Amino acid sequence: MKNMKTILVLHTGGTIAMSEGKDGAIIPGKQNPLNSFNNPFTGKIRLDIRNPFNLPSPHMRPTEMLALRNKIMQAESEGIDGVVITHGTDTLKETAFFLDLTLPAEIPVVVTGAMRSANEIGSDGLHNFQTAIQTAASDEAHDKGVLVVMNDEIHTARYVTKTHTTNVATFRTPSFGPVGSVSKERVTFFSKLIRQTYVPLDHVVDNVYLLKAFAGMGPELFETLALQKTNGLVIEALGAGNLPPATLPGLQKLLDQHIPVVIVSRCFNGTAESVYDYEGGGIRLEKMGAIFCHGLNGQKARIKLLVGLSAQMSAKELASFVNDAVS
Ligand SMILES: NC(=O)C[C@H](N)C(=O)O
Repeated sequence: MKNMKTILVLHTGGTIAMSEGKDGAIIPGKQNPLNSFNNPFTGKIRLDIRNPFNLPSPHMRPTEMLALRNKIMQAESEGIDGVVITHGTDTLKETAFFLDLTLPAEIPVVVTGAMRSANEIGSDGLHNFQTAIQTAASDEAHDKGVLVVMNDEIHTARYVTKTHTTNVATFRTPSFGPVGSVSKERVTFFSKLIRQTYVPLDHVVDNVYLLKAFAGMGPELFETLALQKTNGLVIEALGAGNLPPATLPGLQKLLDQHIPVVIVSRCFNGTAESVYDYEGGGIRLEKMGAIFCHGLNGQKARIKLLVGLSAQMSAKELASFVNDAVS
């Protein structure tokens, strides 16, 4: 380990930056409680703390994600050793995955948050912040893509998801589990990670939508989107990636306009695959021109589609980017 490391800290808001008021409601304050964090690593880790936003994470948009990405690019060119982003947990995984896809960074980039605000009993914010700093300053975290550190576990931005509305152990990686852990003494990785390719971007497109399929779904929502300025659509399809037959005329209208339609599964575990050859089955959807996205959930697939579209990929490039499980 280098003698003294400098970690850029970007506070963006969320429960980790909020407190409980007298009536029990959780509210953002004028002062970020994280600003009173007493750096326990003084002498080893210098913190360069900035507050680019103070937003509850449902207010976070791809434009803010792009602004974070640009700040990190700038800081990396200035020789920063690692980055910690504090963020609301509701959309944390989307920001983390956006950064994972769009940063060439070899330096560690770690995203964290909290489930309990600063003055609630059992508040997890300072602890998660501290372990995120530890991870971002560790040599082992280099070149692993963007990581999410919560509740002493390290997860990849690509596969982590929020699984519980309130529990502090909410961030999980379905099917695979965490890739590492953080304790007082050390940061341990127990998986080797594949370095993903990154996509350079200078703007982000909007009107990329996400729909969840359900039993008895008809064409209406697809037809509505076909009448809008839709740039792309992700569908959380049924099971391995199948749709009710009544949706197909609506789907066809989107595909006729060359609007990319991506299929993932609404299942919590597993991956979408085109294995069924009946009306609405995955094989038929793929034949119609829908793109299967393997291993990502709906929100992540939407971020991937949005990144590919923003990078102005051709239809062919976009299909292989979205379809390729490791790009
Ligand atoms: N735990 C949290 O941070 C949830 C909060 N609503 C947010 O995402 O901003």
